[in-house]
Amino acid sequence: MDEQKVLSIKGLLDDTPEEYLSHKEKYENSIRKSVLFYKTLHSTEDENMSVDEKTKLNFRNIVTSAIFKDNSPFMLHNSMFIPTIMGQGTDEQREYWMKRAKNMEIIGTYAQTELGHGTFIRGLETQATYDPDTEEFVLHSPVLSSYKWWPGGLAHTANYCIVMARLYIKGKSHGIHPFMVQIRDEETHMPLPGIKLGEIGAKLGFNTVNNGFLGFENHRISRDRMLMKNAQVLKDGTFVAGSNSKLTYGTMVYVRVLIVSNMANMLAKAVTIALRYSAIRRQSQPKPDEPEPQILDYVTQQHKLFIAIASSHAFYMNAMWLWEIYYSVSLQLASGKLDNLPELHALACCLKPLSTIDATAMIEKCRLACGGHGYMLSANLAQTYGLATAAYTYEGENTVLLLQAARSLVKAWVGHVKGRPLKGTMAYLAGDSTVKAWDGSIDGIIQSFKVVAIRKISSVVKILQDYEKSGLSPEDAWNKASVFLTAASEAHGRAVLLSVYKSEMDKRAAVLSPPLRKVLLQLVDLYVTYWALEKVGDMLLYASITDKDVDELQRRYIELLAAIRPNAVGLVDAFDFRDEILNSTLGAYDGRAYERLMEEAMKSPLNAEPVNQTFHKYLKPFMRGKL
Ligand SMILES: CCCCC/C=C\C/C=C\C/C=C\C/C=C\C/C=C\CC/C=C/C(=O)SCCNC(=O)CCNC(=O)[C@H](O)C(C)(C)COP(=O)(O)OP(=O)(O)OC[C@H]1O[C@@H](n2cnc3c(N)ncnc32)[C@H](O)[C@@H]1OP(=O)(O)O
Ligand SMILES: Cc1cc2nc3c(=O)[nH]c(=O)nc-3n(C[C@H](O)[C@H](O)[C@H](O)COP(=O)(O)OP(=O)(O)OC[C@H]3O[C@@H](n4cnc5c(N)ncnc54)[C@H](O)[C@@H]3O)c2cc1C
Repeated sequence: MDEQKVLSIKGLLDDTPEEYLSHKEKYENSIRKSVLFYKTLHSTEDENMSVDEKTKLNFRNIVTSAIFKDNSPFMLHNSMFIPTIMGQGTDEQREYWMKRAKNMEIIGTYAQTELGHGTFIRGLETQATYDPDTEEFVLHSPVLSSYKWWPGGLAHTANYCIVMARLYIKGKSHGIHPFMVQIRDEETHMPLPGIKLGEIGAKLGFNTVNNGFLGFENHRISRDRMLMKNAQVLKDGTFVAGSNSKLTYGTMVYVRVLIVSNMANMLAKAVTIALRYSAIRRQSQPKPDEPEPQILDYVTQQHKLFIAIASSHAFYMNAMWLWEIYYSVSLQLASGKLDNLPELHALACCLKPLSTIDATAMIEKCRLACGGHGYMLSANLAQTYGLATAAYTYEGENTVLLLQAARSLVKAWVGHVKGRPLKGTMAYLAGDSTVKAWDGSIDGIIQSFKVVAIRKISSVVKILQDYEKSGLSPEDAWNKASVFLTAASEAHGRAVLLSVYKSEMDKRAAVLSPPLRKVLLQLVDLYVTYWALEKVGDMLLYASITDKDVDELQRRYIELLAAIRPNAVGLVDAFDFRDEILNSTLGAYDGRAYERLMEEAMKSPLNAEPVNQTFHKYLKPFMRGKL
């Protein structure tokens, strides 16, 4: 969506910094801006868009929605409510609900997590009991831990939500299914009878997303409110199971893929702020007869920041590649072909964790690289960190997802050993895992990461098998080995991230001008070399790297930093964030950081008067010994 159009919306940009608003005012201000934004947004993804258009729309929505320092209370409407209707509704349900949702006649959210369960979906306690006499479902929260807890927009914004509830028919549980539930009156916005709603309170970030709680007291909905694409309940209460119970988990896969592109965007924002500031900030005097240098000329500063540029590119390339897979698997699912779903799930379970782990760490490093001014909220680095670190947890807590990926890797490896063919992104596991001599080329290092993954997967399978041979149950063996199961998943994820980044860049390199190709391939080289040094222990253990090779890698890394330095500012300018989207005193294009810091400081309510009223009320009596 055209940023110019968004930014021209009158009243969208805050004159009072959000930091000085109350918790309640922040929410109300975010609603005001979201309504303005949506009036312009209009365009939402539709079925006949090309993959490229859908992907660009998602990315654009993320970028433009970043205009808020925090996420919007409408976020779940777009990122989960609509995708669930699309993915879980029958044609008739999609027809009806998509029109209302796309026109913003209704605002929805996705209510799955409960006070007592987030990870373990099969443990969810919200009940949907079918009553064949009235052809209704009775929604009920039997205990406090079954209250829905966390869904964005749930507290005061949404009037409908997808509720993931346990289906009971004649006393038998049929697992977790999606239900379309109206939670507030469309005219008065009052909670409907038998529905308790509220906000869960202040958080590290996401403080305008309006995360809420929802409890049901025998609330009835009609049978047609169960989204029945994947499983059905007939009028007489007959349950018709879907081809795969995990199809109800489909929205989560979609969001996990979305998160990878979101991390590319968040990291790009943070490094734009930190790198531009590093170009204008001068500090210290290493050479007595020369002026203070730009801090960007300190190699330690380049080490902190340049990898963030390369990582944003890597996440973006991996995200676009993953979107292609997502859309092709979605088309296959629509025709009942399920066999590529496990691979998509495993990929999402690797790339969502690794992109969020790296992005969160690197955004924090961008903040730290700005010294004291990075600690100012007006720099917008702390808020960016708050948004990114949330993604470590939501949409599948990272450890849990890495263990899910390990489940697929273990199955693939055991099958391979028994002679079953490997396919897709796991095909490399059949490769030679003995490295005679270190190959320091980009492709050689990427191959070494694949060898590390093969060796870690095979060795953790051996640990599992030894535990089971010693008499441990498969579950206990799995738990005992779980630290190294997640390590094996991370190694696989690293190999995917590196090889996809390189191959996607190679595809694009042919159409780039030679100077641009040179700079972008320097970033690929930096990314591969950085990670080889970060994982030098694995390289020593599995890839025959010697101390001489490490010396060579270190020198190459230093030379790459120097080679990238002249283009560093140009590389972040190329992310093309407008000042209003960066929303940062340190990252503005004009480099007037000090003036902006002072301008923002003067907006503090405390600066409205030279003497605060507490002087006369408390300080003066105190200092005069009268307290
Ligand atoms: C006005 C301005 C605004 C404008 C906005 C415009 C646009 C907005 C766009 C973007 C906004 C910007 C950024 C935001 C981007 C994203 C953020 C969106 C939302 C954030 C809010 C967060 C929401 C949530 O957190 S929703 C809740 C998420 N919860 C989870 O993810 C729970 C995680 N747990 C699980 O997934 C499962 O419990 C489990 C861990 C997978 C275990 O499941 P279980 O049933 O117990 O299975 P197992 O017994 O372990 O068996 C595993 C078995 O099943 C297969 N499997 C598992 N999952 C899947 C799956 N999803 N698909 C396919 N197969 C699956 C698995 O492979 C295994 O198979 P096997 O038996 O063969 O091995
Ligand atoms: C900002 C934010 C927004 C959110 N928005 C929504 C929303 O809109 N809708 C919604 O439904 N939910 C939402 N959530 C909830 C989110 O999906 C859950 O927090 C997430 O799924 C993790 O579940 P949990 O909180 O129960 O953590 P837990 O699963 O209790 O995790 C706690 C610890 O236990 C460990 N653990 C759990 N299970 C295992 C296991 N099997 N093996 C090993 N270790 C394990 C985890 O690794 C973690 O270290 C949101 C959460 C956040 C933070």
